[in-house]
Amino acid sequence: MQACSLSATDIACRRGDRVLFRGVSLHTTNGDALHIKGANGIGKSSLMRILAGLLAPFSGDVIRTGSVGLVDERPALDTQLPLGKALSFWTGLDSASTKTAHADRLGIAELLDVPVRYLSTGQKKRAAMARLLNQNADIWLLDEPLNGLDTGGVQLVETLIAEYCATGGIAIIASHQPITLPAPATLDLRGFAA
Ligand SMILES: Nc1ncnc2c1ncn2[C@@H]1O[C@H](COP(=O)(O)OP(=O)(O)OP(=O)(O)O)[C@@H](O)[C@H]1O
Repeated sequence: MQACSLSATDIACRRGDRVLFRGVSLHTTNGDALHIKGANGIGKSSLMRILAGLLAPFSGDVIRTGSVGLVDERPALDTQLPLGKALSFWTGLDSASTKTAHADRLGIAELLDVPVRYLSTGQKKRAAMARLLNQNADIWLLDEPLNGLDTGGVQLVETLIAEYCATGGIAIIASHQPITLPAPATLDLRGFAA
């Protein structure tokens, strides 16, 4: 994998008329895993969207080197299409091929003919992870990636993150649940609440 990094300096986040946090800085580079922690509503998803470039910080700077793959509660798969077609939609846009091996690995190979709208919460999360693997992004931003997953699914996601970091990928995970990561660093947003 190419050299990649994601740095944020002195980030403050405002939603509506409320400043959620101030003074958040982080630096990640090839192979790093960072767990962003904090209670419901503290601003984890907002920070992830700032890191992804989807939300402007109230103040501070984000510098990214490398492509980003974001997984959040919206799997970005057409709910009207069968799962296989919904995943294939991204093939051209991601400049990647949809690998059935990823569907096998994520345990969704039997579901490729099933419309996305009929998938369970955990199945949708597995599908979102399959799309992420197809994407070949340098940086993974995973917002609550364990929500809805059974025990096997949790272990699988932990393994995928470990494998990804071992190949030089950067994984930043926002989760209020415990997650086992390779040589993890932690950022607890409680220390930055405004
Ligand atoms: N578009 C918006 N306008 C105003 N307030 C918002 C907006 N989006 C989110 N918020 C508020 O910002 C706060 C932080 O939300 P956010 O989703 O970032 O928290 P979180 O830590 O990810 O929470 P959870 O653990 O429940 O997912 C919440 O109080 C939420 O209501």
